[in-house]
Amino acid sequence: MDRTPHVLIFPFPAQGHITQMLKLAELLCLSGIQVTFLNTHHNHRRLRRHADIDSRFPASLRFQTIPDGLPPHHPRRQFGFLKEWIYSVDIKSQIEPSFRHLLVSYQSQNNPVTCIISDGVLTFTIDVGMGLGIPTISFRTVSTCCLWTYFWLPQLVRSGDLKFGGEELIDMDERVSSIPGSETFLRRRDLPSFYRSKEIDKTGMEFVDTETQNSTKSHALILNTFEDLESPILSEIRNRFTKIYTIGPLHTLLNTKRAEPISVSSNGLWEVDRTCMKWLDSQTPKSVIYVSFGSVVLMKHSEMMEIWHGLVNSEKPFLWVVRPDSITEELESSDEVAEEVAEETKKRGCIVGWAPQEEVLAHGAVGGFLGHGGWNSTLESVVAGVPLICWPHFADQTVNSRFVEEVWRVGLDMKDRCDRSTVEMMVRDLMDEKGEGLRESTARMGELARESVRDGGSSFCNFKDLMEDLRLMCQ
Ligand SMILES: O=c1ccn([C@@H]2O[C@H](COP(=O)(O)OP(=O)(O)O[C@H]3O[C@H](CO)[C@@H](O)[C@H](O)[C@H]3O)[C@@H](O)[C@H]2O)c(=O)[nH]1
Ligand SMILES: C[C@H]1CC[C@@H]2C(C(=O)O)=CO[C@@H](O)[C@@H]21
Repeated sequence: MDRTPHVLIFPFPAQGHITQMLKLAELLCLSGIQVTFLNTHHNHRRLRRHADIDSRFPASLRFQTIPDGLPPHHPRRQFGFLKEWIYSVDIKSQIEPSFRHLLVSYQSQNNPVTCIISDGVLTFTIDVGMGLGIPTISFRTVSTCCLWTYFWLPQLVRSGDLKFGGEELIDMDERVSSIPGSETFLRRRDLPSFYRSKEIDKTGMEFVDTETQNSTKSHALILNTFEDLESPILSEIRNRFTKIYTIGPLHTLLNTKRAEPISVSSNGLWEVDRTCMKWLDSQTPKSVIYVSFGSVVLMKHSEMMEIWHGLVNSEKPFLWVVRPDSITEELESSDEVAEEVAEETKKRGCIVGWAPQEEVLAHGAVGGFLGHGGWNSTLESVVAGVPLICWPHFADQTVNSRFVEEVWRVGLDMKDRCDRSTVEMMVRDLMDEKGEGLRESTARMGELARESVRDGGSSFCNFKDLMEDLRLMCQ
């Protein structure tokens, strides 16, 4: 007798990963599949508090939690947490046993997990699943263009072609010409953060290299992208995996299946301040620059002030997300920073701690997005037809920002610069006449994104194939 599909979804416990994989969980439930979403105790508590997960999902979506391996008193600031999980938590000894125990318990309850969909950087799950007869699909939450660099960079380090050291040894504008598909434009400064630092980040490189190589053992790979955006790189990477499902933009695919076009509940770990929506209503169309650097970027107080002066001098109205834990200096309170700028901001700006970003980008008053090149934000901006300025910091952001400007033509790359005159200049370039070409190409790419998730589109069809795959696993 055929079993019913029961899929366990397990994200790397950071906002940018949870965002995508919880959308996939909702999509699978809306398609009639039972899903268990596995989060850490800490992040589950935050989702319950800020993203009303107890009430807004179908009954077939259930939540489970496991410890995150950190001491109870750990502040678990997103960046700190993320770095800890890469540089100090021993996932194999601290996380794997709880994970295996959960799978075994489902088998003993006669509700076995029939497929694991785990984060593409949590590949220990592949062997655990294999040991229990459960196939694993890897979900890599970054762009394909970044993932592809991880297949080439370790060899460049081993051969000595990628040098490390001080300014005298590294030309950050030197082209990295041996990665197929990006030979003509990728520079040292555009590489993922683990590979562009002047000192060798051995732990970080080993982490992404090991996870990337291990993920090729999975039953399939899911990518939150669409064929029209990344087809040149997708055609290169396809022979590394058994099967690749490109089903993005996930938030757009989900909106086609949901009763509500854009959910008023994000999958956020912070409290959403909706007062900014009323402020946007009072602004003229396409006049506002939205500013947000995701969930892990930390900035110095001095950097924040350079951005603030640049925004004020641009004379454009701005909506700025200053996440409560995002300023590195231990000031009396992050409110102290906000007070410093509050007076001037009142005239033409609105500052919140966390915004309903999908709704903000869909608002008619928003004409540009100054961000960090995080993959969710990049896709959300493209779909909304809002051109970007990227000030990247970490992991894939540096690759994404280069593709945003050089390949996709949907924005400007502000990499390695944060002075007030550059910020003012780029905001004016994006929002004024000069930005017309970017607005047109971003609108075109947004339309291609929406076509991909409509009936008959590439992501729509790939999602159907993924559903069929999950059902065949039960026969
Ligand atoms: O005020 C805010 C700010 C952000 N968001 C949402 O939070 C998510 C942020 O995701 P993303 O833009 O990808 O940035 P990060 O949180 O930094 O994501 C991490 O994970 C991503 C996926 O792996 C990577 O691309 C990034 O580099 C990595 O930092 C997006 O869905 C936003 O819509 C809000 O809802 N409100
Ligand atoms: C765990 C962080 C280090 C690399 C991860 C990643 C990737 O998939 O390469 C992207 O964004 C980061 O949040 C992840």
